[in-house]
Amino acid sequence: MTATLSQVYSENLIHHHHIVPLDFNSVRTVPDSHVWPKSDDSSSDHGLRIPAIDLKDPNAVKLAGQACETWGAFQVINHGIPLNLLEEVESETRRLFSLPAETKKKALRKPTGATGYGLPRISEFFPKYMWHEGFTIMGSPADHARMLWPNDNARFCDVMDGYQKKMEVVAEKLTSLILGSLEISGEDLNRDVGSPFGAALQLNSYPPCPNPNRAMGLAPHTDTSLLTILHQTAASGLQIFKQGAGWVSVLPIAGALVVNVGDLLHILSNARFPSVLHRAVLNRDGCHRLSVAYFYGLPSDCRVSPPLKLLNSGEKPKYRSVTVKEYVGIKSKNFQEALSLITI
Ligand SMILES: O=C(O)CCC(=O)C(=O)O
Ligand SMILES: [Fe+2]
Repeated sequence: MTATLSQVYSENLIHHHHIVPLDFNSVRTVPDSHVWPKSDDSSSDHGLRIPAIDLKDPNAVKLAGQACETWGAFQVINHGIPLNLLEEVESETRRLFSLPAETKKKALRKPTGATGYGLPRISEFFPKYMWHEGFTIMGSPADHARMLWPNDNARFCDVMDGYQKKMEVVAEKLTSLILGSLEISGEDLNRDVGSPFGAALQLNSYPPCPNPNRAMGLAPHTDTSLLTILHQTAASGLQIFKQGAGWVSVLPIAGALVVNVGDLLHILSNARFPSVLHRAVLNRDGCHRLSVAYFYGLPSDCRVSPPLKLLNSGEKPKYRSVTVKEYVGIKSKNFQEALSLITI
């Protein structure tokens, strides 16, 4: 039987001190453990913006392909997720992170676990801690939600379940759109019908910081997904790295979702679509910034390699083929070296 994504992540143990977030409400200054060297590239913004694509645009396939190729990311409007659902997700996320630190810790991710409350998984690869707390959901959030709200968790669970169902539909639509631009289809991926497709919902919280210039929200990384679909609140913070331009801010557009290429699509597209390096800097206006990332992947036993149709022209594969499970294991141990470790 195919392992679930949650089982795959459970095999990669994380040390306790890389799981428990700071009690952000209790500190008045940024502790040394959370001070990051000031990077000179943090304000390099050239007014560049990633494209915004209307899913109803007849040219959406071409535009999505171009955006993936040049940016590895785009914003999408007319995606079919109702605005009130995005608002509900946001307000339930805010309700969760507004709980006292002691309550949130009741739903702490286990060292062998993949879901629940805690620091970002990438924390162990950096010498300093991030100004971040997260809550990871794979499937039903009910077990952890009960620990947070013993009698009052139905609304949270309903909203998160409903959102995941709707996001799966949007993710499928976007995947076929993007693959369509390469003239391949979902059937060209080696996924077995019926096996779990490997998705996760990550709620991110960046509490107000006494010195946002010295702390880091979420350090630069690429996502292990095929695609990530992000809902960010009105407060800005997300930046993507563009070769030749540096860090480019992704300014929130009300109701739009941010789509970014993950490592699996990078491999599948034979590096035509770059898995985009991104980070979250802290909001300078003292806002409590939230974001909700839906990571859309492939079943854990699925073999990932560029489909033959893509290599017809004689192009050589750049990566050896790996199963999703194998790649998640390589990424968990080697972080940003993972792609170079499977390069042919
Ligand atoms: O909060 C953001 O804008 C980025 C979140 C992100 O990159 C992630 O959850 O992987
Ligand atoms: Fe990310």
